[in-house]
Amino acid sequence: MTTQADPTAPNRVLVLNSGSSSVKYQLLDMGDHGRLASGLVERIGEEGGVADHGEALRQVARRLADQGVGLDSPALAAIGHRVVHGGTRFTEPTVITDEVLAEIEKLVPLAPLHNPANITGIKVARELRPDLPQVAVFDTAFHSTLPEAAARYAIDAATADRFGIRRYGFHGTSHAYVSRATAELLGRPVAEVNTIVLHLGNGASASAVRGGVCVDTSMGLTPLEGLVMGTRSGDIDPAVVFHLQRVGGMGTEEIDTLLNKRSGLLGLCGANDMREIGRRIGEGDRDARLAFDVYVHRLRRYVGAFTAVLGRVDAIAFTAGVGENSAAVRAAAMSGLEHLGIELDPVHNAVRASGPRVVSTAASRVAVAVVPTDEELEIARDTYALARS
Ligand SMILES: Nc1ncnc2c1ncn2[C@@H]1O[C@H](COP(=O)(O)OP(=O)(O)O)[C@@H](O)[C@H]1O
Ligand SMILES: CC(=O)OP(=O)(O)O
Ligand SMILES: [Mg+2]
Repeated sequence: MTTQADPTAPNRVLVLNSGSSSVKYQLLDMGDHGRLASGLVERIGEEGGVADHGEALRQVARRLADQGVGLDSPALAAIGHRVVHGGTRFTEPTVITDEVLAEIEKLVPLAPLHNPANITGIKVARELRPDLPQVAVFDTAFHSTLPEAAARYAIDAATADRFGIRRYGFHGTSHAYVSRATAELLGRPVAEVNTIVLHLGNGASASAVRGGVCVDTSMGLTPLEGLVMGTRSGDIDPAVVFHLQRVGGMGTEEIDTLLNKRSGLLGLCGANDMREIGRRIGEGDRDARLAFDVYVHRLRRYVGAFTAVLGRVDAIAFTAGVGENSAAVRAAAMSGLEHLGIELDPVHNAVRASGPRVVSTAASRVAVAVVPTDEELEIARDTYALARS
């Protein structure tokens, strides 16, 4: 028997993505996936910005009320929260109870830049609407399918088990959404498509997805491993840390900050925005050129590695701020890979458009695509499904 959907039932979902210094929000109508409101509160804890995440969320609540879609609306069905680290416990979207919140708090040491902000978001939202289901959607969940061979680090097993040291992977909602959207773009069932997803935002990660199931990813225990990012180093020899301690006299916190906030593109050339780097390369700036080259070299390495992991690659999908907008990064990352069946079409690649699109030649064995991510929609869908079940 099928039941008719009740048109008066609450069908809106508010999605909160609390980052280390910003809160992004979207209010979605789950009937037609229409965006009723969206925005960003930035510079949290910085001079001239709002004081803290609590204040940022109260500002979000005021903005929504001003737009006539306040948090007190009976149309609101649930609030969905991006939670970056779910450890080994959370491999599915989860309704937040006191016990769940306590478990998320225990995971703070594994994601000190991200989980505390997520937790504040949850607490304030629960205060504002204690009657609503609040759902946590984890960045790590999509990667819980990693085979042990990909998930384990080759370190002393007892130590690894004792401290939860393994590769968890992040940006999972984006990798999940984009791998499905890529199959759709190619007009094929996701179960038949092998995709390398390159999520290149401020944080950046690559994943290898076989038939909709993630089999490898570039981020590890924390979102520091893997690709070169806006301010994070990505892969380094771990002995760099010991060297900085022994020879450089640096402390743990100092090195943590160095690798997470003062490295990557910013560390190499003083800018973390790919638009500025592009401009400076145009002016002949050599540091910007080097930063770009290191970024692209790492990207190509992962494309090669994940090609080996997947065996057959049907598609490479570029997504997030850099992936969706930088034709120069896409061109450099894909150049010289003809022997892997990868052939970018320079004309298609240069077109500026907003929707999903193929940018490889008709002859390319691997389809190269630009597929805009939508982490908020993915979180809203997961949240709504759980709130109604
Ligand atoms: N037109 C553009 N050309 C090149 N890079 C861009 C463009 N627009 C945005 N970006 C890059 O995207 C980055 C932000 O990506 P985004 O996915 O929004 O990041 P996050 O969600 O991690 O904050 C910026 O730092 C910038 O480097
Ligand atoms: C996990 C992670 O790196 O997230 P973001 O890109 O939002 O910093
Ligand atoms: Mg992002």
